[in-house]
Amino acid sequence: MATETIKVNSREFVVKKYSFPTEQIPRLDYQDKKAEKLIENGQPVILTGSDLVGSAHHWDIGYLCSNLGSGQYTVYSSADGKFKYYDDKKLTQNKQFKPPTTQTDMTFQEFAAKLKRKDNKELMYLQQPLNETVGTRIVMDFTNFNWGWANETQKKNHWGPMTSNLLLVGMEGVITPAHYDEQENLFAQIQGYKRFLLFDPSQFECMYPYPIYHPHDRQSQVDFDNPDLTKFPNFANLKGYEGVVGPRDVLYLPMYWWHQVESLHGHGETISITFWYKAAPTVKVVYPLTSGQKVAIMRNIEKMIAEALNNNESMPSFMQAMVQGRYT
Ligand SMILES: CC[C@@H](CC(=O)C(=O)O)C(=O)O
Ligand SMILES: [Zn+2]
Repeated sequence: MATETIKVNSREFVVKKYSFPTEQIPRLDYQDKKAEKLIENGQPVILTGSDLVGSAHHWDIGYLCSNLGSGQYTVYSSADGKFKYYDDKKLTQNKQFKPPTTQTDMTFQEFAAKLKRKDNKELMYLQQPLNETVGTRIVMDFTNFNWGWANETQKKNHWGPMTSNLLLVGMEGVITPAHYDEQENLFAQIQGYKRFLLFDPSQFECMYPYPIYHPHDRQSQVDFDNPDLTKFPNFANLKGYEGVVGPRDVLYLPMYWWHQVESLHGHGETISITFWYKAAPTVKVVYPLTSGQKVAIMRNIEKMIAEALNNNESMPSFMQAMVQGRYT
């Protein structure tokens, strides 16, 4: 895999080199009017100075070990370092599906002990919603997040309720392959550095997501390291954005925007917290539709057809019959 060295804020990072061009994600002070405008317009921006999780800036593996309590945490392991999400509620309809990662529940202390081992054959990624099992100091840190700003941003942009804060603790080199989420996201980086590759929802045609009934729904089928341009020809037209988030940075990651996330080498484990919010209600349809709205329409139609046919095997021929020679 080819690599390249990029420079971010006088720091150098060695990153994987891909076939598609990227532009830089804007990086602005959180109080800059331009930043507020970007969020209002559903455009990504890396925000500095918000201290959204300022009360957690001292979180490191040792502190979390001492203060996260003895609750069980979900830890994924992957031989190739890629952690493609899969919906285990869809496994029953897809008997032949082989999960690309293994999932183990363990205490944070067990996870920390594994991080220290030198004979790990697989990369590990802890991903766990913060819940009431955490210790009192974590609760205090959580309470002291900059909720004033978060709530003001939520309100100003008419987002729905916050649904979860996912704690992410990854080994250097872990990769979350390209996917999109159906929620607005304020992504707070606490330790380590993560490279985000972002793609506008209008790039849907280049990303070839799995069918909606597949466990990898919302994930791209394309292997960025070795794209099959026969099967996925439009991937050759992909254009993206990229940026590196470090400690104290917050990335506004708009709903329906594709993203791949790479924990960079040389700066230790990455610790992040997501702030996911339900979408703002569509009060009035305004034309032209946004590319995110078009993805939502496609998803709803695909869902309705899958439910009506009640037979996933017949979806490909049905969908092709609908468009082949008529819209192609
Ligand atoms: C869920 C893991 C991923 C983040 C992400 O996809 C999101 O916050 O939506 C990452 O940081 O590796
Ligand atoms: Zn995501």
